[in-house]
Amino acid sequence: MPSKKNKRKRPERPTIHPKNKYSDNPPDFSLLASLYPSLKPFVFYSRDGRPRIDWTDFNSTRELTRVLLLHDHGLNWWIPDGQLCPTVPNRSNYIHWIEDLLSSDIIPKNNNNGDIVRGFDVGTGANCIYPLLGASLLGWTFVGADVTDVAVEWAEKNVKCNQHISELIKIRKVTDCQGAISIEDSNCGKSVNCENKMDGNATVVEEAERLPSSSFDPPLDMNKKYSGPPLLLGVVRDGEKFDFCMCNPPFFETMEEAGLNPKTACGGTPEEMVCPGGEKAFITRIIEDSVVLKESFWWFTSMVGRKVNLKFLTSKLREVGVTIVKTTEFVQGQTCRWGLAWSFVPPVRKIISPLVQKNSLSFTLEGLQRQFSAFHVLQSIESFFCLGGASCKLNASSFVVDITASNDECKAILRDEAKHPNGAATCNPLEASHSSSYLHPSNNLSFCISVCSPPYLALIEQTLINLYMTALCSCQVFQQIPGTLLVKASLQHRDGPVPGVFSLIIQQLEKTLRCKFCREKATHN
Ligand SMILES: C[S@@+](CC[C@H](N)C(=O)[O-])C[C@H]1O[C@@H](n2cnc3c(N)ncnc32)[C@H](O)[C@@H]1O
Repeated sequence: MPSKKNKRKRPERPTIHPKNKYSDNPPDFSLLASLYPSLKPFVFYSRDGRPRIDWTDFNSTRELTRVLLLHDHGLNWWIPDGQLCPTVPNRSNYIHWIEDLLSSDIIPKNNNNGDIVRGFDVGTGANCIYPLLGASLLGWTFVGADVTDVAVEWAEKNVKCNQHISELIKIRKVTDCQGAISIEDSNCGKSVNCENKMDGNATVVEEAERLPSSSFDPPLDMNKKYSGPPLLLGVVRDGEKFDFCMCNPPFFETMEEAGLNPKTACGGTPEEMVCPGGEKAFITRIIEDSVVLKESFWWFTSMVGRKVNLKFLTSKLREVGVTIVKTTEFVQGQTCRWGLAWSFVPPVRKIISPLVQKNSLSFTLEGLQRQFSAFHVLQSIESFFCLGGASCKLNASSFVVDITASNDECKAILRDEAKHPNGAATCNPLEASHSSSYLHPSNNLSFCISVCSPPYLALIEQTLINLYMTALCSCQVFQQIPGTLLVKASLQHRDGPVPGVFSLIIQQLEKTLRCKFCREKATHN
């Protein structure tokens, strides 16, 4: 009988990116073991007949990674004993998240490198997993930087073993000799003796990167400041431009903190797992570097191991004035990691609500001069739209004007305010000067559609160009108290960018009517 504990259902959490190769097809250990005999010894069958992998055995997880990279990505790969062994499905999630960032319209697309995507991997490791996956899955180019000899040596080997993508990846050695920084791109040796184990394979479920017990314990930095070799600044060269950087940082401050996860054996040396100040200090340094290198990268990203650090780092990013921060969650079996991304590129502007959203608008005309009645106002509304070319139908008994205006007519209404007799031209000299500089530089029109900053006017222009459908709206006039009229406008079509244009037109109408009929300012309802 299943225990109570087993019965308890966990809330469903997304575990894998939809573009991930393994999202619909988790690795089939049994099939892989039959295809790759070297994996066979590591696959066993549980009582229910399901094939399993011993996650607590480093050799088993490494062989599985090797086989998955070979079988699913056509990559030859190996790492020496004890080096951090990546899990392929989980590492692929980070790559696909970056892919999403690059294709999103949060910030404009980067055209610096043409169609070539350039990534920078901070701490690529002996496994060189991100450049290998990014290049083979998406054709991206990479600089993979690392500080240890073993990482650089094996990253190079892993690149050289894969001729089809080797041109896309450069490994860069980071050194820091007593403060004097020197950085050299390694010229991957021509003949590399890759272990090409063409058999064996397996699956990956969870990953808690950790280190087998070790006496190494770097001194705890009480100030939590990163004091190690350079990360970006000093490594990225003058004039280099990248679409993104990525990083799976050393998460921990001490090996004790890294601890041992009894459920997995993914290896990891102290150099890979630990740094003074832990990930918080490491990523803080990347953030500081990013301020200086804001022109060199379109997106900066990093993996974060602890939620509490994610909060700290997010507020740090706000302090340094980034324009955008994005986070995501990577669920790795029982373990959660977070993705943190930021940029200094100004975001694409969106039309500001409520201007865009309202389909029904109203305003009051107060302080109406005695000689004017509701009918006069109605006639003025009609002529306001007719002068822009719109067709209008005035119903004097119900005090309604129905208006139909095409895209061009909407443009004309917004632009050709000069045609309106007694229009707002005379109301606001400040607006007049804005108008002449932004809207009609050539024909000396003397006022604008609203008091907007230039970028916002550019958006109006864009909206108008996108306005393909005919706008239908009606305006109704109600007498409130003597000397006060309520003008109500409702838009019949609710789709697309029409509401934004509609509200701009109604704003303009209000101004025109106010100038013509009122002694005092009108107020919005
Ligand atoms: C957690 S491992 C990540 C390895 C690999 N990217 C992965 O995801 O499996 C962190 C890596 O950062 C490297 N590293 C530490 N300090 C560095 C620095 N200042 N510059 C470049 N790499 C560094 C370590 O040597 C190690 O390979």
